[in-house]
Amino acid sequence: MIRLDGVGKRYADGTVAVQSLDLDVRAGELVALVGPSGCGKTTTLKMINRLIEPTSGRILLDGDDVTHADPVQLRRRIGYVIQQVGLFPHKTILDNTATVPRLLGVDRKQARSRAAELLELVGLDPKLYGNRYPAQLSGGQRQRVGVARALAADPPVLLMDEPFGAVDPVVRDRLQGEFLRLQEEVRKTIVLVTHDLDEAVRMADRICVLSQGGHVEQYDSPSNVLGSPATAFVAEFVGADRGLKRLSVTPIADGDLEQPPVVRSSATLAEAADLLRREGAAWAVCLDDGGALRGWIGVADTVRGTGTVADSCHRMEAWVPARASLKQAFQEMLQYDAGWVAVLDGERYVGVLTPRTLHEALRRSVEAQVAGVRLEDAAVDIVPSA
Ligand SMILES: Nc1ncnc2c1ncn2[C@@H]1O[C@H](COP(=O)(O)OP(=O)(O)OP(=O)(O)O)[C@@H](O)[C@H]1O
Repeated sequence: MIRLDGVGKRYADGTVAVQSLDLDVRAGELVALVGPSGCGKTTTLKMINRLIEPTSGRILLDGDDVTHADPVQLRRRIGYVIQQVGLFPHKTILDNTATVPRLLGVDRKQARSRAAELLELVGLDPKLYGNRYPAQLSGGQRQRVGVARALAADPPVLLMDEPFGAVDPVVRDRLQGEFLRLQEEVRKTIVLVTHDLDEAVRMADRICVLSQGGHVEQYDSPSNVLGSPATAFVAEFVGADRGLKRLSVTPIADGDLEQPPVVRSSATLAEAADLLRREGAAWAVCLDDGGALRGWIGVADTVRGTGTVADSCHRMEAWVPARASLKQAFQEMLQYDAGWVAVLDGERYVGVLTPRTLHEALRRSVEAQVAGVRLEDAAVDIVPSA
């Protein structure tokens, strides 16, 4: 979709920001450019939409050589999201979002109705926020308007320069999550520049690690960049805590799940007590007849009365979808101070993760990388629980 072919930039003062960069970004892929300050990330990004003119090489967009195309035309095919969102302060949020379609000749009514749709898509109720001015929004909300505005012309390509850099870590985390969900829907081809390796690991399909002069040190999946750094430079750049970072790229595997006893919410408390005694367990998972999670019930709850499990079970706050990463599971566990996290496939309950199984899963993931085997085939010694 995007191809940089020996692209270079020498600034007027002689600084060679990017020597000669080859880079392929596939359609629908999210690629993160990371590297130390001054390595040429922003220059590279801006050469793609020709905000900076390359001094050598070729840029291809969907097979077209756009190195010398009209930059204004080119930018209509490429959305651009920057850290300082750059909204017009005197225009409402709706009009800000409708700006590009208006420039493209869409009539005002249609452009505004499209803008409202987009605001909805990025999680801002247009009725509530559409008529406000940028100064009346929080930093995170402005950032979402920036994303909506970049999507307004429905460009196949999005360039994002530190898009979530200006907001605090909690908001950033939420925006990243929302953006990923949005990307599943819109499937744009995205190049993201970030200082934040965690952000790159979480968001990107592939990470391109650059060193001075836009030299590619490694261009690979987040998991490989963390697990098998291609060069000493990458190893140093990703740092010693890469074991921890791996958490966010390691999916939950079926083999990681524990299967505590399960009771139906329609069962009586006596039946639940019986089951817990038979299994020698302290608690059981409660499911409704369709297999959806209702909560959990402990031994103490079962001796308290004569009702059904449904009346006495506790809500289970900590849960993650089956496609979540180990990091999300850990976060959930910490947030709710829970000893276990339920794993759900859609509505269906599939098992639980405990601190012990999470630890094993992480070790298995590290071993698999070291031994170069598939995750399921990695052998680890497992310390029995106390
Ligand atoms: N207009 C310019 N004129 C001269 N040199 C420039 C210009 N813009 C950038 N540079 C230089 O080009 C190199 C690459 O800059 P660039 O902004 O692409 O780096 P970066 O990796 O995005 O850095 P950062 O992470 O700090 O934002 C730097 O050495 C920078 O000083």
